[in-house]
Amino acid sequence: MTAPQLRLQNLFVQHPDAVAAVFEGKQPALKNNSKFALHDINLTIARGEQIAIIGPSGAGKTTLLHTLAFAHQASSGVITFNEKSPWELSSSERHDLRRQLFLAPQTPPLPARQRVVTAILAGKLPQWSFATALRNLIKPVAPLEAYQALSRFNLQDKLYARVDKLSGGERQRCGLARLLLSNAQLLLVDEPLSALDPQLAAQTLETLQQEASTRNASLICSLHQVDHARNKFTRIIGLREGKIQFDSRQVTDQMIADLYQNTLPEMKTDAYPLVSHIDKPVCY
Ligand SMILES: Nc1ncnc2c1ncn2[C@@H]1O[C@H](COP(=O)(O)OP(=O)(O)OP(=O)(O)O)[C@@H](O)[C@H]1O
Repeated sequence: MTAPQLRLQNLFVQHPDAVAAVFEGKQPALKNNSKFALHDINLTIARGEQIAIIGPSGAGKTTLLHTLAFAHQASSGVITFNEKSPWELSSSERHDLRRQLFLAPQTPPLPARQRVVTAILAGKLPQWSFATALRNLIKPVAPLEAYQALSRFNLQDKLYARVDKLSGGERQRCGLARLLLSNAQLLLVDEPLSALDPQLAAQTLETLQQEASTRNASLICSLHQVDHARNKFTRIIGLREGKIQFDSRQVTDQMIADLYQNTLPEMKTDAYPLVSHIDKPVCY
């Protein structure tokens, strides 16, 4: 039997600045009256799995993705990636291990004044020598690859545009084009559809899932679009107040309703279809 790609055991995570703020009386504790943003998280993920993480705002989705990318160190518990425990490694060994994963934040860190081609080729940095990385800043070293990655998100005409001239949705897709240029085997994607219209959102998700399947990478994706999660992912993790409420391949309307229950009372309006699912669950 092959070992899981990722394993989390009894993981508790807190944000250091939140702890300091609570201590100084500047900020109330988190919703569940706890200092932990993640509580007793246990997960086993095999290579190649595609998983959606859903849950109300503030549930801990981003924190979980950052923890999986070893960007946050847990207060207690164990995380292993490819049978290595990142926090037991030296920082340079951890850095090397991190090259095997790609974290696409909700707002991609693209330098405003760079050309798109240069910015997205940064996805290849872990594969390049320092000299190649430097050369790329002067003249893009693989413009054709950048073009091909952009064209998978219908952005090929933006190859030489400046990043600060892109719309929010274009910038978001550029961040994902960067992911295509990486050779990571674990793809962690934070709300990739938040700035996209419904048609683009569907195409974008399809591209991400195809890419993950082609390279047999795991794809772990946080989503606010519950219908996309249920229609496109076989495994769904529901997070609420920092805890895993369910980790299931058979998510029912009732489970969704319970996950979001009483989280957004001020948004009970037809303008928010998500909430109408919650008040009156519907089948997809
Ligand atoms: N840098 C930080 N410092 C202090 N607290 C933080 C920090 N980042 C997040 N938190 C808190 O941790 C909890 C989880 O936040 P997180 O961003 O992981 O939630 P989320 O589910 O991704 O939310 P959203 O859907 O709104 O993006 C929240 O209570 C949030 O206020």
